[in-house]
Amino acid sequence: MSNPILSVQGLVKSFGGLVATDHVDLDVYPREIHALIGPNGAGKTTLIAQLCGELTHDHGTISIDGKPIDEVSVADRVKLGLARSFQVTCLLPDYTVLENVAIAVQVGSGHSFHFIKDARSDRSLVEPALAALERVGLADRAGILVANLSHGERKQLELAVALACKPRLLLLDEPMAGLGPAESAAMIKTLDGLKQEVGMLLVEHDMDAVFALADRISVLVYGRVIASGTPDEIRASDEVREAYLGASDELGEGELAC
Ligand SMILES: Nc1ncnc2c1ncn2[C@@H]1O[C@H](COP(=O)(O)OP(=O)(O)OP(=O)(O)O)[C@@H](O)[C@H]1O
Repeated sequence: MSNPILSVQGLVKSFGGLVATDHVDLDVYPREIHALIGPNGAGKTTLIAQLCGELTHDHGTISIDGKPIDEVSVADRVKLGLARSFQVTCLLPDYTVLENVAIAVQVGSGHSFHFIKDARSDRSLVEPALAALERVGLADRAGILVANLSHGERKQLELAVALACKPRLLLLDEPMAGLGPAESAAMIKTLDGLKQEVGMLLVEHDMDAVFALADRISVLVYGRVIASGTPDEIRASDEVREAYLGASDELGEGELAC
């Protein structure tokens, strides 16, 4: 097996007396979707924010390709290949779908955000932007203003914006949130197709999506990883059932809803 892209060891973050992430160990390998699940308030978003560098941690180490990045800025983490699904840039509603991704390509390649005009006409920006839109199935909406997109299309665009920075690891915070069944199915297909080129840490409440996509699942409860394993191992785990589900029935995917 290759080395992990992302490795987290002993990560601790407290807010006053509340330990939001409690000695978390986690890794993500190339061509892997590692899902992180847990009830509301378990610490999933806090963990993602620490991985991005938006929040500093109190203890522990985050490494990319085996090199610690604890002191590395948010922008430099992006340059190392880390991208968050909605964090790279907020969507600009008065710009087209293509312009939004072209601007993300521009920012990701280290150019100033002040020259937005260039992003619309520069082929070196437009071509990778169109390629990112193709990968999320949104190329036929390239000329539409973001304000006119459906919620599902915006989620696809957020993914294209993240892909525009050519990440090696995507941090996905609830990509299925608010999607209808058809949109969820499209997003699952898109993420599954991307797996060969980018590793993913997937935080998601939609258990159908988690079990359809994940190679490994870690379960976070009160900031602690209480179990980590294949979907079958997690489904069969008594500890997960008791601590996370609070139910004694056989574990089905629908029953894992948070
Ligand atoms: N900035 C903050 N200051 C104080 N407490 C915080 C802060 N951010 C998060 N918390 C607390 O940390 C805990 C973990 O929150 P977090 O949002 O990471 O959970 P989560 O697993 O992402 O939940 P959800 O599934 O509802 O999004 C919660 O108890 C939350 O109230």
